Amino acid sequence: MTVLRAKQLGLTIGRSRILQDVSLTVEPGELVALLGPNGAGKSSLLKTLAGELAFGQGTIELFGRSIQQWKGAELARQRAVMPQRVDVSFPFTVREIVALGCSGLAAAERNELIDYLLQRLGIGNMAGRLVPTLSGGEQQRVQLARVLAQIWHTNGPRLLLLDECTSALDPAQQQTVFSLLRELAKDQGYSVVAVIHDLNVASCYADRLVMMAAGRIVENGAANTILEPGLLDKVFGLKARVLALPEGYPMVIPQA
Ligand SMILES: Nc1ncnc2c1ncn2[C@@H]1O[C@H](COP(=O)(O)OP(=O)(O)OP(=O)(O)O)[C@@H](O)[C@H]1O
Repeated sequence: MTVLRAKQLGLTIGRSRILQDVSLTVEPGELVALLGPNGAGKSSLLKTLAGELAFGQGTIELFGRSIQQWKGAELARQRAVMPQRVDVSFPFTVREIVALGCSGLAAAERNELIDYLLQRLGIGNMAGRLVPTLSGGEQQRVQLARVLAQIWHTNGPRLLLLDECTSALDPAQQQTVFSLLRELAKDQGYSVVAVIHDLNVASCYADRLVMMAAGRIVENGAANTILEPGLLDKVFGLKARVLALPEGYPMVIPQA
């Protein structure tokens, strides 16, 4: 079953046309990277797919059913969303924040899941820490743990919508997170749509790259076809070389 099917989406806020004629499908087990310059519409598309922005044109189907037919609590068991920024200013502990994603679990199961996710995300020793005292990269991983916990015990198809979920992470922690996301996609059939700015992270981990510019999808395909000097210049104004690596994916090298 196709997990996500958006057709000809249009979104206007005030007088601004934010999205135009955006169509996107995502299958089970696919990790899709949403790329594009600042202001291209990536977050707006993610929020629209998450049901947070009311679109004016088009249709969205999630797990074979129109988005309007889903009840919030029911959808939350299959689809979890990580926004670009989450600020925790109250003195909650890491465990308390991740527990927000664990509704329906008994205390023992909840604590076991929280400990497991924190350990997988490299913050296993921080469960008792107050979130506002953590570094930006640590806080980002706490939010990711909360989002993963939300759909962890669901059977059947699951969808993660992640907006720059590793933007504050060092390269090794990015690797930890995207290796986990890949594992969830390959082994558990998760579908992942992730806004990613780092072209090489997208190239390394995503099955498919969707390039946006000015509210539209301009290219959609494998990294080998999308990460191409002419397109990078046209879309980003980025002067870069692109090397085909023996690993099977390309690497973008910006020119000094
Ligand atoms: N509520 C709003 N009212 C008016 N314009 C908006 C609103 N929300 C977003 N926009 C505009 O829509 C465009 C797309 O914004 P969006 O946040 O989706 O871009 P993005 O591709 O995620 O950018 P970035 O890479 O900087 O995060 C931008 O020009 C932004 O200023």
